[in-house]
Amino acid sequence: MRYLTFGEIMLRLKAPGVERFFQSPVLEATFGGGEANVAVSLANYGCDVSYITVLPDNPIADACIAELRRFGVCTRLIKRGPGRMGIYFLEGGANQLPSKVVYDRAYSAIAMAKPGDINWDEAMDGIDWFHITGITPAISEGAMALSLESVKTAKSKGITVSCDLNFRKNLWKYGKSAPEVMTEIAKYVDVAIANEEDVQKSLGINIDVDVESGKLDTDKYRILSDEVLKAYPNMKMIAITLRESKSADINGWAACLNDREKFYISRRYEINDIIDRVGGGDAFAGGLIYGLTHYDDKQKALEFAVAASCLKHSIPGDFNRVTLKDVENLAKGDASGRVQR
Ligand SMILES: O=C(O)C(=O)C[C@H](O)[C@H](O)CO
Repeated sequence: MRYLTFGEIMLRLKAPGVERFFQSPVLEATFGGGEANVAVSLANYGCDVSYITVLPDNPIADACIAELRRFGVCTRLIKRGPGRMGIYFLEGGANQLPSKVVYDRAYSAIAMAKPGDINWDEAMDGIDWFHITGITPAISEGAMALSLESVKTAKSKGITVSCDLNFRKNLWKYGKSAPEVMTEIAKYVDVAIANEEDVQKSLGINIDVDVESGKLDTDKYRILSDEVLKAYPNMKMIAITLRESKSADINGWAACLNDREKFYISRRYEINDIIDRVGGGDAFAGGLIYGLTHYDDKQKALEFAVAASCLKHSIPGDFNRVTLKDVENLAKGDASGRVQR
């Protein structure tokens, strides 16, 4: 089984710990991006995964590619092109203080790319599973057109397409709205991944989901996922992550999966001391893709995804630095967090 993910990877500059920007004159430099994060998760589980993007030809981008390779992600398809490397600045937040992301990614190499710049036939040769997100089509007209081209090509080749809808309200500045584009992309998606806000803001499907209520209302998520599947007859399934919180402090973390035949709901984790929430959704997507391609049992796949994502909340950085065993142990029920000797 061979996987390919496509999107933008950025330099991530984070204020240390829970400090505000420039509280101390330091920013921690790592790399991250939704689709690269998924590729790293899959590589950590031992999968054969490639990541494709466009990066400038400079030493910072070289370091980024080397970092992906360190995890075992195949970077052979990454193109170098005009433009810069995108940056995102991050304040961690804590308790009621939300984490804050500032994007500085205009004119990045991938934002400057246009349809035809990536040879999808070559990139998708031998690929079984293709993953994108709603972030790439939000960054520029060209990246949107490339995203559409990618899912159409994948579909025509019989490759399974997953898409994390990932609505980012501070992107979508080039003249198209999220629903205008994402409702088109969704027609080519086999496995959709979302939270309730993504479904509402990217697909324009609104039902009365009370996210502020402080408890998981599974019937509402069943209805919401049914509505999406009704609107997209080609979609095989949708997974929705359920974050139960009134503040930046998560109380409960779970997910559901609707495959048209059955509605699955995962166990619920309490995560009260969040080390880094960025990449939690990508860890879920990576776990779900792994689970769906390695287990016959969709409940098991969902439990694996939620366990992977739960662990990510305790790991600094975008990447989910876990092993297959770490996730399997938690998914099997070892949530004690005790010292392992
Ligand atoms: O928000 C984005 O565009 C990013 O890719 C930054 C983070 O890596 C991403 O939000 C994690 O899902």
